[in-house]
Amino acid sequence: MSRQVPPQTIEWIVEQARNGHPPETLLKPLIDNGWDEDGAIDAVEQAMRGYLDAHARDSGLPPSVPVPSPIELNGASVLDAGDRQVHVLANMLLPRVIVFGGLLDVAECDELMELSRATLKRSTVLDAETGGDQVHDDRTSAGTHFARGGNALVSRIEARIATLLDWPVENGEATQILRYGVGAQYKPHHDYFDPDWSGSAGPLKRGGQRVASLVMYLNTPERGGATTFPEVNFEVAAVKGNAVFFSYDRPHAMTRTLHGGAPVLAGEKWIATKWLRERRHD
Ligand SMILES: O=C(O)CCC(=O)C(=O)O
Ligand SMILES: [Fe+2]
Repeated sequence: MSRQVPPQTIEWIVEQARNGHPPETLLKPLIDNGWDEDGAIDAVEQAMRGYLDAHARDSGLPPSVPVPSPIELNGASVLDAGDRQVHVLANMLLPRVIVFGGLLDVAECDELMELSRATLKRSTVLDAETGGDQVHDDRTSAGTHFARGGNALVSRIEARIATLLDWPVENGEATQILRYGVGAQYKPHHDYFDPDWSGSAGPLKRGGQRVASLVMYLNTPERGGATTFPEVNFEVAAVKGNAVFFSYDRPHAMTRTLHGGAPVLAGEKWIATKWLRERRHD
């Protein structure tokens, strides 16, 4: 449990930060005043979070919430995902995007495609008003999904993702499999549920907001099919076994997580998408 930080200490920290002192320079004065190091770090974090949340509220923004993130990312090229070592190929702070190499092996990708082939059907998007599923020109893939823990392979991958991203398995939605043929695409969109849409209320009751997405590439399309982040002119090439992760700490465009699946120009593109919620998703 974090220690109660006296209001005058909070005020002092916020005042220092507003005057341009970086938060880490505030630790020493606190320690000199009898705080232990962990307590001082916690006090600075609490004060800054409170200040930023109040500022967000005043600006009409939804509050920021914790999001999944690999522990010990600091410059690491390889991360331990429990049963596998995963490479970090790219790492961006705004939007928060990480490209992983070798999250899945070739046999896992092939098995996911094989298990899905028979049950693929045209993908849908959420209807903004009713919250129902709607076939739409913005999303022309075919898809299916595997319930959490639905088979041994899916459970193994879920456990790997939970370790890699330090986020409970229970907060994950079903794993969604998509196949895009030539010309198929997913036009730029956000993955969070827009709080202003009445259709978001239903999905939000189960586990709260989506806070992160992990798009795993199950094959390498011949041409096209990158995952694009048009606001920042960034695209991730679809390469079998790799994955792109992005998180959004509030359901707002300021996260810059607008993204899409570019049209497949030759061959086909298969992905497995895992969306992660704030809380347990049942
Ligand atoms: O196809 C892609 O690369 C992106 C997929 C996507 O945005 C999603 O599944 O939410
Ligand atoms: Fe998406």
